[in-house]
Amino acid sequence: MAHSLLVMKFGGTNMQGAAAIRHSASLAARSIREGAKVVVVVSAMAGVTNGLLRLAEAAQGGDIATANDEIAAMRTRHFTAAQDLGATPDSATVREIRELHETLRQAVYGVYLLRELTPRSRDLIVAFGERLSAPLMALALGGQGYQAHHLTGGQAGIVTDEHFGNARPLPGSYERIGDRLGGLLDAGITPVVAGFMGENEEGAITTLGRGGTDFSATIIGKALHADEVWAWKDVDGVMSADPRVVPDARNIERLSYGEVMELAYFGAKVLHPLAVTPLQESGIPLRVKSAADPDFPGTLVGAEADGDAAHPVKAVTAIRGVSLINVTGAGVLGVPEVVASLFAAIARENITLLMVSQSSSMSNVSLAVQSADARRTLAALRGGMTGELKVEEQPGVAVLAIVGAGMRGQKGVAARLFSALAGEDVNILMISQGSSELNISVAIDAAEVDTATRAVHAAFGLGQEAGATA
Ligand SMILES: Nc1ncnc2c1ncn2[C@@H]1O[C@H](COP(=O)(O)OP(=O)(O)O)[C@@H](O)[C@H]1O
Ligand SMILES: N[C@@H](CC(=O)OP(=O)(O)O)C(=O)O
Repeated sequence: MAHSLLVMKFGGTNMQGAAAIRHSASLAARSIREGAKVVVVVSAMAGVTNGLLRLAEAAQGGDIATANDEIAAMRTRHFTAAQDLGATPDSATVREIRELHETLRQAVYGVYLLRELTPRSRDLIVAFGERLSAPLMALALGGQGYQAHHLTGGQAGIVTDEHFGNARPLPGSYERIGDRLGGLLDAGITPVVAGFMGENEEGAITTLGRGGTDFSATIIGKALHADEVWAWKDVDGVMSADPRVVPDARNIERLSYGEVMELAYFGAKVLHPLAVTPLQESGIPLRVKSAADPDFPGTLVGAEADGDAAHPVKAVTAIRGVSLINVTGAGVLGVPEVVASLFAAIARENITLLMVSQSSSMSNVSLAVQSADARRTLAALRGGMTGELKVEEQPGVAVLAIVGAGMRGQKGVAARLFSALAGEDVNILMISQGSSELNISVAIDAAEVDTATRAVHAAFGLGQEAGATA
């Protein structure tokens, strides 16, 4: 079916160098040739976001030499890509890359002088990755004969709240994006938007959380009432497990928005957990497609929750780097106010709880959090609570989850999960099932997570061979 408007997202792997960018541009060009208007949304070149975070930390720690070395290596990468895409040394693209790198260097020097890296300054620095790759994509499209114009997230109209590092679009964004990008599209120009970023109402750059370019694309898709949003990846689509862990993981043809959110929340790195939220109301489909095999249909994400009783589980995922926070205190925890103060302290710190469990004697509450949040959680609980409570961290944990709408109301799914784990001698530390019945999650020892994932994947018949005969 011919589409009239598509939003296409290209991730870090699809932007990693001139050849990948040229190929990505050709994928957008294909649809433009078929008559679609296309908005392109790009991530930073692979590895650049992590590099920026590293160099910002180095500058804060007083190591400006390391920070400058990283900037220099990145600069070479951007210049080489521009040159390979045909930019001459005095071209507008090369000038812009030079200016952006100079501003980046100054921002990093500021962090070094102040020895202070605030969430706001970190966002300014980390967003340079996308600001630097957008001109390269516009150049590649130009090289293939298409007029393109690149914009930052803010210039494209994405205005967010003040949550630096994890910002959310404000409702006014949608109309603004429609105006700004609609004008370009009407003039036959392909907008290339730097993903992952927006700006607050004062114009300071904010970022949408790691993997946020997926989210940028769906925000734009909603604003423009796109026919579909396509997220091009280095995998066939959303798979039944992380293919790096489970070699026979299989592409999932259809997923509901709810299933994708559960998958992303429980660690499937393939999409940002909030990516589908802008599409839910309008029902705009999201396709996850393979850049290496563009004719393969990939995964279609839409409103329909096609619960399949024969295949109740669609995927198995895992979150690594988890800590359990155990709160004990005989007699004290049973008091409702104490439990309430515990959650209030967590909420004040804006800490994401992955799992919660309370013993029936009410003398123990266990919380699963990302280990990166453990120190803050301990401090919040110790500071915000009264009574004789002991709060301890148990690091080295992972959360494994099975996801699928078909498990709703199905008996025996949990039993199958537990026997698969028992078969590998995996000890379960904590169990939880969401009320939506879209997932069951268990906390286990992190050292066993890969073995456990493979065993669970096999137990539910999710592998390629099983899929072919199912
Ligand atoms: N269930 C899954 N399905 C597909 N990919 C997954 C899954 N879980 C983890 N991944 C990993 O996610 C990667 C793709 O996500 P990401 O690198 O963020 O994409 P991009 O940067 O191309 O947008 C894959 O290379 C794969 O290793
Ligand atoms: N570059 C950002 C945003 C992003 O979405 O990247 P990718 O599409 O490569 O996962 C990050 O690494 O978080």
